[in-house]
Parts: sequence; C-alpha cells; structure tokens
Amino acid sequence: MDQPVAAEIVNLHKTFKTGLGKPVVHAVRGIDMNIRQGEVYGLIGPNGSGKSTLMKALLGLVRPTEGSCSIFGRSSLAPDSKEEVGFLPENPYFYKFLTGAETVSFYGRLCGLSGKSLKEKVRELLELVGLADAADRRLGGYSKGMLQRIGMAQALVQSPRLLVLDEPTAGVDPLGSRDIRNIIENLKGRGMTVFLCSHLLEQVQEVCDRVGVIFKGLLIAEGSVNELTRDSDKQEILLEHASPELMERLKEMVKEDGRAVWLEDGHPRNSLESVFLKSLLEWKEKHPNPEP
Ligand SMILES: Nc1ncnc2c1ncn2[C@@H]1O[C@H](COP(=O)(O)OP(=O)(O)OP(=O)(O)O)[C@@H](O)[C@H]1O
Repeated sequence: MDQPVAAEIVNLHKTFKTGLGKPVVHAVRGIDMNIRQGEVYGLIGPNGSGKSTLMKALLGLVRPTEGSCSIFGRSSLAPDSKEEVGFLPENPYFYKFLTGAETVSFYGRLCGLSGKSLKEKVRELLELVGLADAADRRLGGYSKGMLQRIGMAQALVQSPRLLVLDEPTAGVDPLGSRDIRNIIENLKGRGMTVFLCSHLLEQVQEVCDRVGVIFKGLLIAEGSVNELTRDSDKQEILLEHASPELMERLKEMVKEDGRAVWLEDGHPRNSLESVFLKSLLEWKEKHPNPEP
C-alpha cells in the first residue's frame, strides 16, 4: 500500500512576466506530483528546467499561476504549513563571524526555542551533522561541505517532518557529498521525508527512493531508481574468474539459442566516484595517523 502523502503538487503552473512587451517565461507547465511520507524524493533536471520554481511554490515562496501545493494537507500558501517544513536554499548565506553553535542557536531562537531546550537542540543537531567538534569555530573558517551541513542543522532546528534541500551538494567535494548523503540516510532512518533537487545524477541515484525528471517545466519521467535505471530488455550475468574457454562456450550456447550476445571487455565498471571514495577510505585505513 502507498505511504500517506507528505507534499502534494496539483496541476502546478508558474509563469513569470519579464517586462513590458517581453514574452512570459513558463517555468512550470502543469506538474502533478506526490511526495510520500518517509521517502527521499529527488527532482533532477538541467539548468533552467523549473526545479527551484517548483520547490519555491511548494514552500509557498512563489504563488502558483494555476494549480496548488500542500504540505501535510495544508495549503503551502497558509502560514501554518511552514511549521512542518525545513528548507536549505541553494546558496544559503550565514554570518561568517558566528560559530557553528551560535548559528544554530540563532535560528533556534527565531523559531521560538530558548533556554535548556535550545541548548539541547543545538547540541543534538551539531552531533547529527557531524560538526560537534567544530561547534566553537567561526563559519568563516568552515569548508563548503561544513557550511552545507550547518545549513542542514539550521533547516532541522524546528523539528520539521519534511526537509526540502535545493542542491545540497553543489560545490561540495565527493567526501563532503558523502557526509551529506549519510546525514540524509540517517534522517530517513528516523522517519523524515526529504525532497531534494540536484543535477548530480549519481548522488541522487544513491540516496533517493524515487526520482522525478523535469525538463522545460514538465515532469517527463518519474519512478523508483530501480524502475528508471533498469533496462528490462536485457539481462546481465556476472561471473567471477571466468576462463576464456568458459566465456567462449557461453557465447556459443547463447548464439545457438538465436540471441544476441555482447562481451564488452569482460568486467563490469564501478563509477569513478565510488573508486575515488574507496581509494580514500582504504588509504585512511592504512594511515590512521597521517602527518599533517
Ligand atoms: N523570478 C523570475 N523571473 C523571471 N524568470 C524566472 C524567475 N525565476 C525563474 N525564472 C525562469 O524560469 C525558468 C526556470 O527557472 P528555475 O530557477 O526554476 O530552474 P532550475 O531548474 O532551478 O535551474 P538551475 O538548475 O539553474 O537552478 C528559467 O527560464 C528561469 O530563467
């Protein structure tokens, strides 16, 4: 049975006027989409395809030209719909002179937290995003990946049930991206619904349960990662240490059956990103205390 819906987008259209006598821009052209409770949904699409506009409409930051958006059954245009949602924008701005702890505390106060509960929340979130050790360092000295993680802590400060992330790993190196993916997986394990957009397809593939593909304001494909990536016309057999003779025999058998058979160069490929991460992890294991 399908999970209950966390966010619903119905026949969403958004056009922008760009000036007197100039043509309007159709950023989103009639999108229907559901984000189910507890899932990680990834929206992918090239630059200018309408991802941010759709997210902003869902967050009630832009008013639909036509159609509607709702979060846990409440219209996105209603102020109380914001109570359940945390947002990390594409290029968040933070005060560089504040420390990590002060930053999260600042956003916590804006959300009405104070005293012991605020202190406890700040500690818990810095722990969750892996910045407990950097809590008292100023943001001016944080890396891009650390800033994105502080951004996630900020988005989580009011304990939302839906987390919306606009390009959470943009400009972050593969190690930093992996940290962010781990946080998303951890949040999913705690029952959080996550809606993210990205053009880093491989990362979306690794972390998302379902993916929507948006192009020129239209949702042109949607499904689970398995459904979308499976080539149902073909089957792949992986053999360990197969001898050339065995390979020849197998090829002959398949040919006798009248089917096409391909033998690439014999070995399946890992993604460059997974090779890069694996090499770094192996090196770190071998060098637990590297020289600075
Ligand atoms: N405020 C605005 N005024 C006019 N046009 C806009 C406005 N916001 C977005 N657009 C246009 O709407 C279209 C979709 O933009 P949007 O930012 O939603 O795309 P995107 O997929 O998020 O792109 P990117 O990956 O580059 O962030 C683009 O043609 C953009 O120029």
